[in-house]
Amino acid sequence: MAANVSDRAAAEAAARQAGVAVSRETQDRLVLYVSLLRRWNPVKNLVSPHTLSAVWERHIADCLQLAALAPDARTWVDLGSGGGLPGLVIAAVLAERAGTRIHLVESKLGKAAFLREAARQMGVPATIHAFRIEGVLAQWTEPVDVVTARALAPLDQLVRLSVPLLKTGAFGLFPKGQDVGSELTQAAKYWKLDTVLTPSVTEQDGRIVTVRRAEPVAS
Ligand SMILES: C[S@@+](CC[C@H](N)C(=O)[O-])C[C@H]1O[C@@H](n2cnc3c(N)ncnc32)[C@H](O)[C@@H]1O
Repeated sequence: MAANVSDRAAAEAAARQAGVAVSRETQDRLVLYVSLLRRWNPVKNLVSPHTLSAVWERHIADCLQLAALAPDARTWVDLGSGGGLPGLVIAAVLAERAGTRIHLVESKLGKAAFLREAARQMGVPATIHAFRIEGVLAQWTEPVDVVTARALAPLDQLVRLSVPLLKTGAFGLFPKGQDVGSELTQAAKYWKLDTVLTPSVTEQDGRIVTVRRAEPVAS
């Protein structure tokens, strides 16, 4: 699919804002993803409809910044992918990074069907798991470099969900809004965390929380 000039310019601007260099093919994949999101949102309720008018900044740049933070990661897992944020946006970037793959975990069957069809049309290295996160990760065996989750749960719960991957060497990339301070305080009641905070490129008070290590606080 060849995108029109203004769509491609929007994709290019989003990538620049996120600090990630992407090819023309990746821009086209992102344009296709946005058109599928727009087409299916009224039926599948993938994102809040009022966010679609600012989709390139609010969703695409916001998710691309995660790909910029882990340029060498090969295997990714995105928890609670919903309509593909950040999973399919990262997958579009991974399509130009050899030997990479992202696994999207989404238990709602309608959304998972959208993810599967969008990934197929985009031609990206994504595998969709239409099951609950807890069950998928309890049986996980493959080495994972990065686990992501956006708008899924507060940080303490994200750590609890992703700890099977964190304890085998993955790091977490969790975008958070202005409540990041209180979420870190709450998480510290349950977890000894090794974290790095990176300012969000799309949200003034937002931070990307990188979790490098998580151990339960001894009770
Ligand atoms: C608020 S939405 C966020 C979706 C997307 N990450 C985003 O940023 O737009 C959370 C998604 O996680 C899914 N979800 C919640 N708990 C889950 C679980 N335990 N296992 C699998 N999916 C789950 C929901 O079905 C929903 O689509």
